[in-house]
Amino acid sequence: MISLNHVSYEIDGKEILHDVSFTINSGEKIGIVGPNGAGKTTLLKLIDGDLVPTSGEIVRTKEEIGMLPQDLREWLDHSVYGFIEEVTRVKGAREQFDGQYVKLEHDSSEHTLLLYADALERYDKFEVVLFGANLEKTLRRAGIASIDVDKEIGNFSGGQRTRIALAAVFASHYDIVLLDEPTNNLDEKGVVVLEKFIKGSNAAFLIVSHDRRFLRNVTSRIIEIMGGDQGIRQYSLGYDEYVEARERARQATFDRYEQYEKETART
Ligand SMILES: Nc1ncnc2c1ncn2[C@@H]1O[C@H](COP(=O)(O)OP(=O)(O)OP(=O)(O)O)[C@@H](O)[C@H]1O
Repeated sequence: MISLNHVSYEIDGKEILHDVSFTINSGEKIGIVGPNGAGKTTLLKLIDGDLVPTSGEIVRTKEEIGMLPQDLREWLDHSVYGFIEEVTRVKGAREQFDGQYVKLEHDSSEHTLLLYADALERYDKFEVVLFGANLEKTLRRAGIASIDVDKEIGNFSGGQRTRIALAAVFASHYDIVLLDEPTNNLDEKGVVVLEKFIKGSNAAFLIVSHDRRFLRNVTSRIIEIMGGDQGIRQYSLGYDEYVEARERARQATFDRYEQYEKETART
């Protein structure tokens, strides 16, 4: 579980997110919607810990939270293996474990033992030992079984890169997965495989997307970021019900405005 309590975020004195509060429960599939520039990506970065709220707090328990990139432009000089190993934090977990293991040889204090136990727990959780073997299955699932994982990402076509990004989603062991427009550039078959994966996963997913059909198929709850100082609206509803509820709310606002106009015209 992770809770955002009255989180606001400013850049250069401009409020990007205002007083955002909600909780992500385990296994929930949540869609994040809102106009362009409303702050959806900023919200994911705050939850990921990449950005720090200007005010308010984000309370995390022990869950592993991870954002998996869809745009691989920053990763062109990494091998496919290296990229997936890094963004799924398998590499970090392996290095942490190796470091603590070596330390334990010289220092068996309680503190070092606890750090070792912690590293071992992450090592198991991320299935570090099985990474290589699992990767084969993961690539097959993403439809790129035969690619050379030692080759740098820059050598692959746009379509293949989209599928490499998809493979990273399939390879992750996070408790809460953050995705920003995961269906961009993904073909129909890829979307279907991704939908099936998300629906069958025990992890919680927080997904920013403009893809209505995708949101309709995978999410059970929608959070609408209104932008600027307007905060958010939450709908414990699937996408279709969210659209209907939003329309009803808009109509009610319009009706109230019309009523106000009529009344002021009479006076
Ligand atoms: N580093 C930055 N410096 C200045 N302004 C920024 C920075 N990052 C984001 N912004 C601004 O913050 C606002 C929110 O950006 P964000 O990318 O979170 O929106 P978004 O809802 O994800 O948009 P889109 O749907 O277009 O991807 C935008 O107005 C953007 O221009």
